[in-house]
Amino acid sequence: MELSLDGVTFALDGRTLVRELSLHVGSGQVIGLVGPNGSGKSTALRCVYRALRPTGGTVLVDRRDLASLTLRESARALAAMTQDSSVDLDFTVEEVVALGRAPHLRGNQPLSERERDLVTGTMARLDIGHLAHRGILTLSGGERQRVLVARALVQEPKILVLDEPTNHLDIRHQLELLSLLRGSGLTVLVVLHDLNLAAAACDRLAVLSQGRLVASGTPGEVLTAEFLREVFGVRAEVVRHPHTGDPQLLYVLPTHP
Ligand SMILES: Nc1ncnc2c1ncn2[C@@H]1O[C@H](COP(=O)(O)OP(=O)(O)OP(=O)(O)O)[C@@H](O)[C@H]1O
Repeated sequence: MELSLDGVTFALDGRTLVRELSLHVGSGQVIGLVGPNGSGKSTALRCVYRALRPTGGTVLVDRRDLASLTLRESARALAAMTQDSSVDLDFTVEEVVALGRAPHLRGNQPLSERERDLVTGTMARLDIGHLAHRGILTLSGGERQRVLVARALVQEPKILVLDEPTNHLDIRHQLELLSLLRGSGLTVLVVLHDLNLAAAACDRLAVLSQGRLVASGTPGEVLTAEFLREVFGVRAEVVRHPHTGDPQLLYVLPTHP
């Protein structure tokens, strides 16, 4: 399933937070949305998962306007793990993950055996099986983040949008999550801050700055020293990873001569 943003604009109180953003995520592709703080990444994602209604342009799922789908239809197509995803009630981890099935169930219909296996298997993939009966509110930030990803996967969407899904994870779980996304076959739009991980995990990067798309392309095309200086205001050398060939950035502290 393809995801397209066609001229998506979001303005609030006379300020345009996202301006005419067009990008296409092909079926099974992983696209990284990157950019400085406040550049509009989360706002753009909120327009995709319908937390915000764009003030201009459209979000298309397989060329159908997302806004024309019922919420249940769009939740079957698209799942989100976002900065807004929170669980305030003290459900167990297993209960929270099982909530991902809600768009597929009617009323209080219990989970089928296949769905229970899906919940158990997904918890194992996210390394949270041992936490199944713990209260969600007792978890660490990284554990909770993995629960929210599991809930999104249990939804069995075709498209996954994630806003900084790795920001609380230790390095092993960051790498495991990104490789899980790559191997999932899902159409993925993911906001990442770590450009080295983004280069390793994404087919293409889209770069936002001040609400506008300022570059898009393969990590090798986008991540150049000049571009990093212009958009992020940082000094970095770009080298190739000796095993994977991915561009990797070696940063230089601003105070370094
Ligand atoms: N509800 C709101 N009211 C007012 N301003 C907002 C609102 N939501 C976002 N903004 C502003 O819009 C701009 C873009 O915010 P957004 O959260 O989309 O950026 P971001 O690229 O995700 O940033 P970060 O990397 O810091 O998470 C910021 O200047 C932010 O302060």
